[in-house]
Amino acid sequence: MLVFKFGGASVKDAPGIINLTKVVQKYADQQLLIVVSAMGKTTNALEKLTDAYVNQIDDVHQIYNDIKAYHYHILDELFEPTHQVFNDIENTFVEIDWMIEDEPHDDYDFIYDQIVSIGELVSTRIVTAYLNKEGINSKWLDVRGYIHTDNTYREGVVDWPKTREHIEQDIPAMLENSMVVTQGFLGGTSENFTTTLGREGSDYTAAIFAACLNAASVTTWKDVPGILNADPKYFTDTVKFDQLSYTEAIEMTYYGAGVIHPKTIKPLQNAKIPLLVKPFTDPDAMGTVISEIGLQHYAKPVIILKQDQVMVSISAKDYTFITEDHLSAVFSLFAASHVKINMMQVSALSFTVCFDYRAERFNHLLEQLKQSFNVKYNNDLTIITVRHYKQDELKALIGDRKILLEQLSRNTAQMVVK
Ligand SMILES: Nc1ncnc2c1ncn2[C@@H]1O[C@H](COP(=O)(O)OP(=O)(O)O)[C@@H](O)[C@H]1O
Ligand SMILES: N[C@@H](CC(=O)OP(=O)(O)O)C(=O)O
Repeated sequence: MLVFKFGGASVKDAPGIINLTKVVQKYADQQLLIVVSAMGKTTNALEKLTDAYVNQIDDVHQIYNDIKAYHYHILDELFEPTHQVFNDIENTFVEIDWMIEDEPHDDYDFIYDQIVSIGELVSTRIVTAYLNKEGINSKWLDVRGYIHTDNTYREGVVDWPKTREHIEQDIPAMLENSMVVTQGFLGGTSENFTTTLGREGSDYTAAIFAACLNAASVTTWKDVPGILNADPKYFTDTVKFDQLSYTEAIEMTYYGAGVIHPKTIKPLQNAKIPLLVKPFTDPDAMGTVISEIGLQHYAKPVIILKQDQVMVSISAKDYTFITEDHLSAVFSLFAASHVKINMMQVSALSFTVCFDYRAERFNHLLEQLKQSFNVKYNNDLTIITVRHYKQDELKALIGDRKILLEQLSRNTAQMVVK
């Protein structure tokens, strides 16, 4: 069997869903499980809605109505007004209707997951209905009964044994009779609440299903020809890799290459399942194959940008040397604030750390650090990571930007720049 993943860009409008159907039609003779993300930028819009609701600042109803209108516009283009899908979508949105009528009492991350998950619940309903309308027998699957997580809202940790058991138990029989369409990015807790797996987590969902079902391959259909040596949004003159090793792909995604979610590769590597990254606009193109076979030689360096970084410099209040006791206290505070460190450096009098800026977590961490240390910070920074680099190429890449922190190993150069 095969697992396909269609991201937001591929289902951003009615032509996108028609295109998805054409791609799927080419595989009509295969057993296929299809993972779909929220349409276009819906997750961003739902995040805005969550903020507006929790902080009671913006016009909650206006944001919500725009989200609904966007989906109904797509439905109008694809279905007759009497089609059952209109009811299904209305019923799915009702969950938000009820929630935003009440005062926000619960924890932010919990509310976030209950609201933001609607994007995938709606998109998969629409895709399933359209596939069936076009004669492709498809079943809508509620992923929350199959991908089981703990209750770390916004970053659900997958309970692999329970997930595997439920997927193995039900899905193979379903695939005998029809294609199965399910939501990326979502999970469910043992109390039946919805969790999310971390932004852009639908690739990870595809990998989980593939690993549990021992799929022949996973294909993620993207708006790029495959994996390129750099993000084409920021670099011209990129080259596509025909093949990449799991290890190289893990490194790239770890450093922040947004094309694949970082948790995706490992389960596939463990199960020796290839990951194909292909363009949804040209389904017969070769794309990139990620497997055990990698490249021996990189004609161009791999460049990865991680934006919106904050760099914090921490020193002892009595200006003494930084010791292991200080470091241990600092790391505990980072762990307690759920802040993942991207780069760090110790010098005699300070410890410098660079990480993704996320307002609530950053403010919490800063408050805690300031109780025991002197703290200075700099935000709006970028980490440039260059793998398989040549020294002269680095200079050209940095241009006249100021380097605040630099680390070079044999294969990888990393620079924090302003
Ligand atoms: N090395 C890279 N190769 C290809 N695309 C990249 C790379 N790094 C970042 N990207 C970006 O990843 C985007 C595709 O990933 P993503 O937006 O997550 O797709 P989707 O949400 O449709 O699954 C591209 O539009 C591109 O801008
Ligand atoms: N919709 C979620 C999950 C996801 O993976 O989306 P995409 O496949 O469009 O990156 C997000 O935007 O974070």
